Amino acid sequence: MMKSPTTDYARRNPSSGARSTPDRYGYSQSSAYSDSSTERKSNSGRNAATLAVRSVAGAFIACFTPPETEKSKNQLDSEEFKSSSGSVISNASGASSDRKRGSHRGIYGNSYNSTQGKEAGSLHLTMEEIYDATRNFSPSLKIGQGGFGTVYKGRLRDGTFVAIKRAKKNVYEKHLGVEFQSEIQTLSRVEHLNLVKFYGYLEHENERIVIVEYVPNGTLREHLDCIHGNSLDLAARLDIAIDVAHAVTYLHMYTDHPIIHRDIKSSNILLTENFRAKVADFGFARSAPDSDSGATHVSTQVKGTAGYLDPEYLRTYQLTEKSDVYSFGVLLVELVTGRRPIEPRFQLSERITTRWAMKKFVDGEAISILDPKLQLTAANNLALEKTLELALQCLAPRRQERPSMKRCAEILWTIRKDYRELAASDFRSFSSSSQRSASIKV
Ligand SMILES: Nc1ncnc2c1ncn2[C@@H]1O[C@H](COP(=O)(O)OP(=O)(O)OP(=O)(O)O)[C@@H](O)[C@H]1O
Repeated sequence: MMKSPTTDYARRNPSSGARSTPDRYGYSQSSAYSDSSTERKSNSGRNAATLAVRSVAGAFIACFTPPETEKSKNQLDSEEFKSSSGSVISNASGASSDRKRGSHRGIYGNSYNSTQGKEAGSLHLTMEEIYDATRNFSPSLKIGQGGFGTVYKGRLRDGTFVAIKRAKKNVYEKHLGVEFQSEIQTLSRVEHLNLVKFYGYLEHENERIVIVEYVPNGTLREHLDCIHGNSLDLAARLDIAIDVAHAVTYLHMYTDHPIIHRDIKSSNILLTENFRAKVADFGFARSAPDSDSGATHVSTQVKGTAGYLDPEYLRTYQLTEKSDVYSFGVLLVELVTGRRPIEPRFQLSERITTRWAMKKFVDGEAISILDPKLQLTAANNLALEKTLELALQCLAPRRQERPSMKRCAEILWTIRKDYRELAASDFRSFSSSSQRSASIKV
């Protein structure tokens, strides 16, 4: 979605998303989420458990980050990063529209959205249809407000739900027009399961409208803040991190010209009913440097969001894909700590979350920064430490030292695999100990 460039990197508090509960629009939506794994423990219990869990986790941390092998490299050239619809939209070599395989809709699909068959940019609506879909831009259908304009939930005549973004009408702000064109051009070139799908746009007199896939379950930031109820467990957080890594890898590697998102942040990650992630907001996206011509970066005015901005980009104005990797590192820290990148309410040493978290990690105290909404289990703590290790690499001050986004995805796959194995054994030992105590009681 788009935003005003005037906001640049001194941006407003990302928590301010004025998102409404889907059901209040009178449209039927289900958002069944129940998570029993978010039971919170007291701080004292936590400290006592810290040592024990660290020693369990420590045994696994030795296998931390797997080396980048040829095999793993090739694995990532697999279907995961290609178009969600089974079509290879385009790849680095420009091949396109190769419809080969079934979709992954199982985990992402929803019954109410028939736009899923629609091609990116294929929806051509009239202004009258837009008025119909939004009941004349009814305030009751407003789902958010961004720098660029207002977002409405709309229902098309065929029953499809969409998100309709209406640009602010400040004709003097020429840069809004530039943002609009930038987003349109970017959106129409991409299609991936983990990117919010673009359906179409409309320019009519002084109206500029973008129609995109409606993603029903709020933003990641809202979920980390528990605005919608229960907190996300660590398994869900790892899935989300992997979804984002897939989406950004696709932007960096599988589009005609690599695209740098430039605004990866938790409030730009929308969640489906099944808690899978879709990356939104292409208002700042830029084409990456053309590596065939030997260019290594694009020089550009700094844009993005405070707390997520690559310090090297800030210093040099030189933008590369690694700026997205840096922001992704911030996002990883946010996922495991639950904190926002900047936390003015905390004491000075804790205000910049990445600085605080990385120091704790390097000092061997990672466990103390786990989001208090997450349980202290061996699996959670293993994933915490491994994720922080990856974050540390992503946050390297020099971009050459940061991994590629593709590499981030590979590492996260391994983290998720190890996490699942350990979680299963946690569960087995928990059930056998509860059986033992049950038989003692008898
Ligand atoms: N496709 C969508 N599906 C569902 N809700 C959406 C969609 N796009 C946006 N929203 C909602 O509207 C809000 C505003 O989105 P928008 O992208 O315009 O602004 P923002 O990203 O919050 O702000 P900015 O981009 O200016 O930083 C989002 O936080 C989200 O709650």
